[in-house]
Amino acid sequence: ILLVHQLSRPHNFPPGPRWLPLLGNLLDLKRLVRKLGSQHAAFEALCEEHGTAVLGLRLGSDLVVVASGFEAVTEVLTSDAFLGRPDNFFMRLRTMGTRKGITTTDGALWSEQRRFAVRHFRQLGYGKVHMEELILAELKDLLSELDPAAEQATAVSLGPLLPPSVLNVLWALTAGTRFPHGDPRLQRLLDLMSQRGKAFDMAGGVLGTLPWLRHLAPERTGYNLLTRLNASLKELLEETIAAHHASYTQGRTRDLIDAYLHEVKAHQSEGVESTFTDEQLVMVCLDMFLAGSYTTSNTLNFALMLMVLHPDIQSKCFKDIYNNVEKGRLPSLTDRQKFGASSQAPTDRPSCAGCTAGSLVVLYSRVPSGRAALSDTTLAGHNIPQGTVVLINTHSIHHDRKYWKDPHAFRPERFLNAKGKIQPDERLLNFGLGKRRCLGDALARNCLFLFFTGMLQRFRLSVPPGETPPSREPVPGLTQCPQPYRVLLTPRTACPGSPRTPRNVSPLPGA
Ligand code: HEM
Repeated sequence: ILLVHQLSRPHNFPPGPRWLPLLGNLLDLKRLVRKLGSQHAAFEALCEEHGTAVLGLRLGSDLVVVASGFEAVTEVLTSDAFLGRPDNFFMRLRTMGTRKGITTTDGALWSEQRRFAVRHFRQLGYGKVHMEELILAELKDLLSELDPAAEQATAVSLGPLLPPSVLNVLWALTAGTRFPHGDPRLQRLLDLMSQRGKAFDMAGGVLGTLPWLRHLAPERTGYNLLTRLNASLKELLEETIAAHHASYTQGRTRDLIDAYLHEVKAHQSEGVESTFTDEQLVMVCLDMFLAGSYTTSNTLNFALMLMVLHPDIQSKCFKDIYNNVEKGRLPSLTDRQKFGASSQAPTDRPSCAGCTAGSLVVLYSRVPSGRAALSDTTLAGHNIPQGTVVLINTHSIHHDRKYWKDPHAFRPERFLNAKGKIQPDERLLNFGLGKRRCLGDALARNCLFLFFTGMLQRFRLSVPPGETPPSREPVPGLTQCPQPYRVLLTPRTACPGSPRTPRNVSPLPGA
């Protein structure tokens, strides 16, 4: 009976290859990924072979549907029936076996916790002055760390230097403090998170589909890695939450943890049962770490790498900054309105905002996102049974030749309108769409803009003499990153022919 059940395809399920009992399509898919170089390429090849935008697979014991193309993806993202998250071993392990937090939950728990996080970020000055100050403080620190290398014309690797800055912004918003650069605990966390980003794929790797394999190969399946990461994060978060409990003052909100403790205590004093608990708080903080840090720093890394590869665009961006930011200060969020508008032809103004949007789309459009069907439903006319995992293939939209014509070309001006302002395009789905869209998008965009413009204002980025230019091919994984590359930073004040930029700028008013 089990065999028949494992082999049978639900009625009117999306088309796809035949599957084996127990393993489903795992082996074929793995073979195809190895042949084509990435999971999204394998999905796209299977979609073509079966003439469908909605591919039906079985991975281990899970029914899995891959939605590709704008119509199918938007149908998933905007349907309440697909507001669920997959509930497999990998997802449970991500939240230390609890299925708590925001990212991996659904139903009433998810909606109450998400509402809290959105409301809190808004109150805390999300997108306003406080957030900007935190980002600028980190930027200032990063620039001073890079200054000596620039003065001595020593090539540096930006990859390891960006994540601590982004993580510190998140940590300051969440826990009210920052880690000093080089802090060994921060470094250990970043190393583990970076390994995690590379070790898994959209479906959670083998741990998502054949979790029992962890008993045979705990190291190779990534199980030990996740356990180590969980232990480090849990220790740090529980310690921080305990310190907040000890210094708690009613009515004072220093950060997200304080705001959360207000909710916990308010519900406790009313004697009502609630989803606001200390355990849940650990998982909400964990979500901020895992969903926000490497996604943002890798994107920034891609954007800067593209500047190394496109010196002409870099110098247009620099002119944009030079013409719009007064001497003696770092770029600010209000400058965003001015950028790009000052030059003549649209191709002459690939403004800084356009460049970050461009790098997001051209290279970084593979943020894994998985949903689950909360009830029996349909997708593109096919039946989708309750519990089916739905993987969103945004790559297929962002690399659609029919729409973008030359999706692999880095043309930031394509994201700008005739006035040089960012042109919203409904086909840019980097941050998702609908009720579950990314709740950190404003923070991510602000970080990208300020770090990007701040770096270009201070340094010219180029390929170190005698070294090969960076590769545009990303390292595959859960959160894709550029392959390691080195860059020569030349202080703008020392660039022949460049307009001069003042040094020793003070980013914070009064600092
Ligand atoms: C460039 C950076 C980022 C990208 C590309 C990105 C992208 C995404 C995507 C595609 C989703 C899935 C949406 C869906 O399922 O439909 C998501 C969810 C999420 N993101 Fe981001 N994100 C970024 C930065 C951040 C930051 C900085 C934070 C932290 C504040 C954050 C917090 C979250 C959370 C908590 C969710 C889960 C939302 C939910 O399930 O309701 N993200 N993000």
